[in-house]
Amino acid sequence: MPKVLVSDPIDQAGIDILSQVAQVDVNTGLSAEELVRIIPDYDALMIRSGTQVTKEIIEAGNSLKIIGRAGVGVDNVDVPAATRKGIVVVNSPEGNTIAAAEHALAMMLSMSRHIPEANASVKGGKWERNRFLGVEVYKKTLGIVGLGKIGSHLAAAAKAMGMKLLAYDPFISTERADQLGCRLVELKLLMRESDYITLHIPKTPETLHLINAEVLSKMKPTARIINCARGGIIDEAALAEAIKEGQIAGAALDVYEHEPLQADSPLRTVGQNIVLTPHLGASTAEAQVNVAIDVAEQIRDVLLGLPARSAVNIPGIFPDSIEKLKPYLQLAETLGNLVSQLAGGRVDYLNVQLQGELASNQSQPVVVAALKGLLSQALRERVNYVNASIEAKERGIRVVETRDASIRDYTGSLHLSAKGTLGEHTVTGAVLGDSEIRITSVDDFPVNVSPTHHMLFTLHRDMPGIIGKIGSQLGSFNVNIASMQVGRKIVRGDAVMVLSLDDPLPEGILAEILKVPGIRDAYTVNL
Ligand SMILES: NC(=O)C1=CN([C@@H]2O[C@H](COP(=O)(O)OP(=O)(O)OC[C@H]3O[C@@H](n4cnc5c(N)ncnc54)[C@H](O)[C@@H]3O)[C@@H](O)[C@H]2O)C=CC1
Ligand SMILES: O=C(O)CCC(=O)C(=O)O
Repeated sequence: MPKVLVSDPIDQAGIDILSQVAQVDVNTGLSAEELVRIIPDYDALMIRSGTQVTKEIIEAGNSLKIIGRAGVGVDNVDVPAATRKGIVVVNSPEGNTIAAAEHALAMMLSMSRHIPEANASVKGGKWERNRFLGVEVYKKTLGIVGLGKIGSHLAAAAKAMGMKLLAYDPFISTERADQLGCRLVELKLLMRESDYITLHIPKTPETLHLINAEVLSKMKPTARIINCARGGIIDEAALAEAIKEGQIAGAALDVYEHEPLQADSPLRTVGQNIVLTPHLGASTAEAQVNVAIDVAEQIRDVLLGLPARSAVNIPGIFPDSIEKLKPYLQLAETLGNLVSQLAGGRVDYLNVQLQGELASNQSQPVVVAALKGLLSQALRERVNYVNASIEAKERGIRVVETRDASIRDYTGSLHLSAKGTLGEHTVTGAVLGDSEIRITSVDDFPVNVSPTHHMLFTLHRDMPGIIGKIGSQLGSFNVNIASMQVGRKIVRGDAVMVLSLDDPLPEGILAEILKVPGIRDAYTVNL
């Protein structure tokens, strides 16, 4: 039974799903050293934001197949290291959207009405009605940085409260922003005109300290900023200074550059114009059930050999297209493997032409499957959908992808050509019916062959007697032929022969076949 390590608190609903297929060990609060020590025993790791999954942990995880992040941000996982090692990283892109948006809203309102200080004051025995004069959000301008899932939900809620909306998101269309009632503007203008600014972007090299002293200096002195996205997007020292100096009216933060927030962080001593929560954006009962189920189901599926629906490091397969794509993935792997054996080692390039219905954009995983097949001779089980592209790049294999929806010999077909030490070779294949895979051409000679484990391909002159001679050669080595087909373009010109064999070809037989008059080339292929 596979083993799953759960190293952060996860809702029981997720544990129950995992327990159906695996031994689940819940072990929270482990140090990095302890994780490195125990991770070799595990097939899957399930985390929230508490565990930092470093390169060292990933490299020690020799049995790891999947890392599941029960939440959105995967910045606590070294995703490139996982990809290199062929480990799928999955998250729950939507499970905590509402929770995070509502937390940002709660931060905005509690900051505006001094709720945290008023609460502390009353509990401290006081009754200070004049001390806590608040402001309304109605008719104020909210600047949303990042109009993705959380930003969009917040936009709808803020609009309903009568706020005017600005948004900055260089990857969102004006139409989408219009639909949400937001005016799409540049960051500078948003900072200048907003009464409230709320951040809903990922932490990336581009967004690190996006909100720095200079950007903060553009804000109105009455404006307030909220960060429920990721620590480090705001320069914390600059923010503390801006509030202390009265440059801005306040801030509310849920996330920090270092978590837990350091004891000596300047944010702790800013005073009453700052509201701090300990990364609670996703901490609702509902969100925790959602993300636990979402990620546990994906871990379960991957451990059962099925694809994950929200993998962040493999080309997305939309759930509704998985079934349709499956036979094409198998076709692509088979053809990739075949063309690599025909082309020989050290492949320079792989041209992948997606034809007919395969020309749609949703078929990107088919290209990865072809690469996986191409590399499987060299890397065996070490290559998978996660690392195939990286492995190809590191080997200097150029991948050229073309799409031609007008080629409709079959509903969808795939044409691969590769150049290796044995020259350039091409193969084409298609899926017949729902799932029957066929090789439909080899080096542009038409054939119609089901791939089998052991195959022999020859290039020969189309002349009487040659097929018989090959048959006798194989017979003399006690190799049984299951099926045979010849593809040719013109009578008595060049031809390709494809033989499916019941047994692998013994050593030495290829040299004998190459001696047969009229045989130009011969290749053994094991699929
Ligand atoms: N505090 C918490 O507990 C939680 C925090 N989060 C964090 O909230 C953030 C947003 O999450 P979602 O809305 O689900 O993500 P999303 O991927 O749906 O949206 C992110 C948006 O940011 C935009 N964006 C990317 N780079 C940008 C840039 N340089 N400038 C402006 N916009 C940029 C993207 O175009 C996208 O529209 C993430 O960082 C996530 O980790 C999410 C859930 C809970
Ligand atoms: O797991 C958590 O509580 C944090 C959630 C979060 O930050 C995220 O989903 O990006």
